[in-house]
Amino acid sequence: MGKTLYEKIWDRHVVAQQPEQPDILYIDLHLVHEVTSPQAFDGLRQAGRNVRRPDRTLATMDHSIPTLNRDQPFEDEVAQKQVEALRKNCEDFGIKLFDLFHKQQGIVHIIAPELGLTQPGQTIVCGDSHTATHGAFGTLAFGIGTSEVEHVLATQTLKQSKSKTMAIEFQGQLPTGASAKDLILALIGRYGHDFATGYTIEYRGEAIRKLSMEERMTVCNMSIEIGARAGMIAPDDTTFAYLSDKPYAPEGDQWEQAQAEWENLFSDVDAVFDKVVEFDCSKVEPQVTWGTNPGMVVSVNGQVPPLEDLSLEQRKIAESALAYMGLEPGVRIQDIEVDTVFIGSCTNGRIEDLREAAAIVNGYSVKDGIRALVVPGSQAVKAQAESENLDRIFIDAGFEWREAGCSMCLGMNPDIAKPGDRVASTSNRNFEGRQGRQSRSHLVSPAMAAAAAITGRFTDVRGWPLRTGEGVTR
Ligand SMILES: CC(C)[C@H](C(=O)O)[C@@H](O)C(=O)O
Ligand code: SF4
Repeated sequence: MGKTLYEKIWDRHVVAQQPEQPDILYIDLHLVHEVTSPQAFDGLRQAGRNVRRPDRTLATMDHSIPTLNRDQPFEDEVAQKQVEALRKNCEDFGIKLFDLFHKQQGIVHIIAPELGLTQPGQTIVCGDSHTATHGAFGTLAFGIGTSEVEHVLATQTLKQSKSKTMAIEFQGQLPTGASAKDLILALIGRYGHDFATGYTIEYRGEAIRKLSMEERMTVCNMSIEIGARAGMIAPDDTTFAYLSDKPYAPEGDQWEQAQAEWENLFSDVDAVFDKVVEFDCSKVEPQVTWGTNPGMVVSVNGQVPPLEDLSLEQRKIAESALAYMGLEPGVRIQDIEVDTVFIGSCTNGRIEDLREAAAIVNGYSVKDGIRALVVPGSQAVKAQAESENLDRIFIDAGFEWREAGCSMCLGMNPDIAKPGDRVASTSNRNFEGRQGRQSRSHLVSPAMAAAAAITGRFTDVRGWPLRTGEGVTR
């Protein structure tokens, strides 16, 4: 019987196997950030151990850091302590750190791919649930807890039991005007926010093959929002082209050899998945979430679901979500007004996302009274955007242009939405309190967030009158 991509990568990384026990997997790359690592390093110190492979460990600061005035002490003492601890830990244990002012600093899931550290066939872990982002490269990448972070630091291995496998076959083509974010939100909306619990997903099909690496990362990023352990896409020419000029990608003969190996990373035709799901993407429209999990989502031309269509149990959940969101059943999505717009995060903080948003914003102004932030996912994305003058487009329109970090994706740094604020956000979680206590999050694509900043409400970006080149000071 053939093997799935997941099984191929798994089998190549098993270093020890015993009946009835989890396997021990070798980890190729361990990514570290300031929030989930301090206790792990403390544990190492207490045990008198070293980091086994500092050269396969990389740290960055992203979650708790401010995106403004970074040369000043942080207002938040906990955040200050976290970054100081990471600095000391990286120094003591010999780990490369992209510190606050480093030109490669950024969100952990943005920097490893853009540096070419994320490569097909690897195992990648990080104390962070959105690690599946790296699966876009045909990589087995997943989040781990802090005690596992300590284990990987000490041994470069991890105890793991195999998950079940699910193939999601996207059928048809993604229509013009619908983005990768809309695709994944529509999928979650169709099947629910926990339908892949216990599975590793392989995303397949024509629509996936046509996506750029940035778009594939957006899809894989949200795997955890369907409950999946990991999500992956078999590498192809798009993957190889993306990697070919990246600083840490292999070169010359080593590249040839690596690519030859990567070309075998696909699920064999006779491989068997535990579950196969088919999803027709030919009718996907721009999506907007209305509730408090990413599965509570409809088309921008839709409405908040009328409750009578729901089962009793679903109705209770929807009622509580709507009470939190300050919305009534049946309200048209395009009638919902926002007061805050956040463009950024590891879901949509890459250069293509900023280009997509800037194309909408170009020549327009942010509606009066709206607070709008663009936060590049990394300093490299920021520099690239600035070289293309995208920053000017945003700033001229009235957006704030910030330093790289997680920012308003989660209320763990100064970029917090206030109680009652309604945010159009390109991030991946709309849980209660996610962007600040009592704040209300609506997940959308970068283009949809940009349009909402200008009109003040959710607006269908298909048919948006682009003003490229007009009214822009450069
Ligand atoms: C802070 C961190 C542990 C957390 C995660 O694991 O995902 C964060 O990145 C998030 O997106 O909620
Ligand atoms: S950008 Fe958001 S989802 Fe991504 S790692 Fe940071 S907090 Fe988590």
